[in-house]
Amino acid sequence: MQEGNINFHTRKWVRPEDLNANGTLFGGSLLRWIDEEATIYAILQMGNGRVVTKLMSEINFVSSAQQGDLIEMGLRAVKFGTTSLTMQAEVRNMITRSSILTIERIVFVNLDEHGRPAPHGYTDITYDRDRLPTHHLPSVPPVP
Ligand SMILES: CCCCCCCCCCCCCCCC(=O)SCCNC(=O)CCNC(=O)[C@H](O)C(C)(C)COP(=O)(O)OP(=O)(O)OC[C@H]1O[C@@H](n2cnc3c(N)ncnc32)[C@H](O)[C@@H]1OP(=O)(O)O
Repeated sequence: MQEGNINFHTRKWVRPEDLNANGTLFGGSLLRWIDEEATIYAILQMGNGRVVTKLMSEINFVSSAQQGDLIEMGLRAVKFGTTSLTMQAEVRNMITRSSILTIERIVFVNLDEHGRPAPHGYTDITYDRDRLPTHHLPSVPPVP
């Protein structure tokens, strides 16, 4: 994974219900947390609540976490396309900073009110909340 200013925001405490049969952090829990975190990041960057996950590239489970560990999730936008945003993700141990998981590419697509890809109009990262949508969206009918 490319070195750089990845921002670690959300922290989690590994609870008993997050463990697998080996007593280590269940990968499914980790992916659910990352997907949610990445969705919020995509909304903040593309300024639209209507975004979908298009692709997750290879997921590297680098090391495991144990019950009681504190972990943190980091994301960084690496490419602004016309309708898409590509980001990298890393989860690491908050105390030791050792890597737990990396994902090279997560691609989100910005959608219009009909659920079709739409230009988001942005070319660079915002570190503020200036693109945050301010109202709830009506539900979108599925694209035929
Ligand atoms: C009070 C405040 C309220 C605020 C408000 C909050 C609202 C809070 C809402 C929460 C929101 C929850 C959201 C949860 C996130 C899910 O859970 S999403 C669920 C899982 N994902 C899906 O169901 C998506 C299913 N797929 C699709 O619908 C279609 O494939 C898509 C995404 C519409 C794209 O269709 P498509 O025909 O591939 O479109 P196409 O125009 O060819 O490509 C679009 C872009 O994707 C890129 N792309 C396409 N395929 C690939 C690929 N294989 N690899 C890389 N890039 C690709 C293209 O290059 C293009 O990018 P640009 O060059 O324009 O930048």
